[in-house]
Amino acid sequence: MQIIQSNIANLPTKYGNFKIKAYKQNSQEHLALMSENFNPNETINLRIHSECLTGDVFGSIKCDCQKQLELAISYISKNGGMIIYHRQEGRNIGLLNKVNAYSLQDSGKDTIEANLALGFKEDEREYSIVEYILKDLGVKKINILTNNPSKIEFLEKIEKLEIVGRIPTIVEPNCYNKDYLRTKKEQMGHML
Ligand SMILES: Nc1nc2c(ncn2[C@@H]2O[C@H](COP(=O)(O)OP(=O)(O)OP(=O)(O)O)[C@@H](O)[C@H]2O)c(=O)[nH]1
Ligand SMILES: [Zn+2]
Repeated sequence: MQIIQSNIANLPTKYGNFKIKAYKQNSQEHLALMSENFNPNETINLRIHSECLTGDVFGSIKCDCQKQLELAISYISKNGGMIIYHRQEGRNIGLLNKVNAYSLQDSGKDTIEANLALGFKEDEREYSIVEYILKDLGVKKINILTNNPSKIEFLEKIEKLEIVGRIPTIVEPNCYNKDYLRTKKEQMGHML
């Protein structure tokens, strides 16, 4: 696996001061944001946030991504830890395909049916870069901020990494995302 790493830099944000490091794997560039007091010998509060440009940047309320990201950054700036911004947009089908999936959803398909209709699996993400980043930064114990059992399943497979606990990232549903959240809960096993 060919991975290029940046140096570590300071990143002051409206939530507090972070350290930032970038990792490039093939054409995908990922980020690790560490709280100021980040100490890999302690249990690290970890959010693996899957990129969602429409939610994270434009505030789309068709999904719960932006609220989850805000919740995670606030929690981690207060309690310490790190965010891995995992740039596998649209469950790794890419932005253009995600917009096509949204178009199919406008005609009645749910989030899974739309992916399948475009010739993808319901979830195309893979997490090898996450394992690489955790090892690079010396993380040994984590509290994971997620509702997604497949992220936990992946983390459980990493040697010498202990999952101490899970912190739910539950967001109040709205009329635009309630069906999406129901599909995630009932068909993708999310703990909502
Ligand atoms: N293909 C596709 N991707 C979507 C859709 N809605 C959101 N996404 C992407 O799904 C990813 C987020 O996945 P979610 O299922 O919301 O949550 P998760 O990351 O699996 O789990 P949590 O850790 O609990 O947030 C982001 O990459 C979004 O861009 C959709 O309808 N179709
Ligand atoms: Zn989203």
